Amino acid sequence: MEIHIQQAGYVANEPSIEQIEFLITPGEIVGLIGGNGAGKSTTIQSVLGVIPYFEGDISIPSYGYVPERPLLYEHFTLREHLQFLIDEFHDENLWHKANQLLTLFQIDKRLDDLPIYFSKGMQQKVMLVLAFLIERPLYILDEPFMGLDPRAMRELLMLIDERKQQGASFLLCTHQLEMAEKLCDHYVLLHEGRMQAQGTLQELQQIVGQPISLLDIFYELQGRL
Ligand SMILES: Nc1ncnc2c1ncn2[C@@H]1O[C@H](COP(=O)(O)OP(=O)(O)OP(=O)(O)O)[C@@H](O)[C@H]1O
Repeated sequence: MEIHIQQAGYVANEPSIEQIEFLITPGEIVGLIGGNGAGKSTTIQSVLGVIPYFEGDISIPSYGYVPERPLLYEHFTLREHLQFLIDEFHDENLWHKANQLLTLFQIDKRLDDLPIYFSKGMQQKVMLVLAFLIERPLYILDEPFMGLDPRAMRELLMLIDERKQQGASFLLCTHQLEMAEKLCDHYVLLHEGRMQAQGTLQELQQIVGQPISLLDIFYELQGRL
């Protein structure tokens, strides 16, 4: 999977991000790292093909997506959200998987309630269940740990690992660098809309010349600017 963004943004000829290029290989977790406004979400919008202004090339397979903020239908119950997706695939057997995921994230008792009235963490769980319901070659996760309790966080980490073992790839955007360091195989560091560095943890350590944590690499690179 190749990501090549020459320029992209919200208004024509006014790029918010420029010259961002990286690969996602099968079974690999790529962490998109950067401070507020660095361009992570804009990069994700570009990869998804929904950014208003874009020059470049993106080649990715079908994906599951967890947006930065939960996107829910106001008048749909949790059951209806799932049924809507299951109908798209014409496969009622997906309810078996849906029930497993609902139980995993402990929202199985809320099927007939409206998710727009759920707590923040529970809404995040709904987005995770919807994204992981279908087995995909790629998952794009924008701040997937946001609002999750420790148990749900552990379940999500196990789910990511399980799909990774099956060959799925991940593009993961997070500010939780200690978590990212345990999880990701490759990092893309953004700053002010550009790629500051990329590589494995070891490669990033070589760039800064010290065997330090991802968090310290982030501080070190910020300090150099
Ligand atoms: N909807 C929008 N319209 C116009 N400009 C935007 C929009 N969203 C983001 N931007 C601009 O694009 C740049 C990159 O923002 P982006 O949201 O990609 O950053 P981010 O790395 O995801 O930040 P954060 O960690 O705060 O979520 C910023 O300068 C921001 O002001």
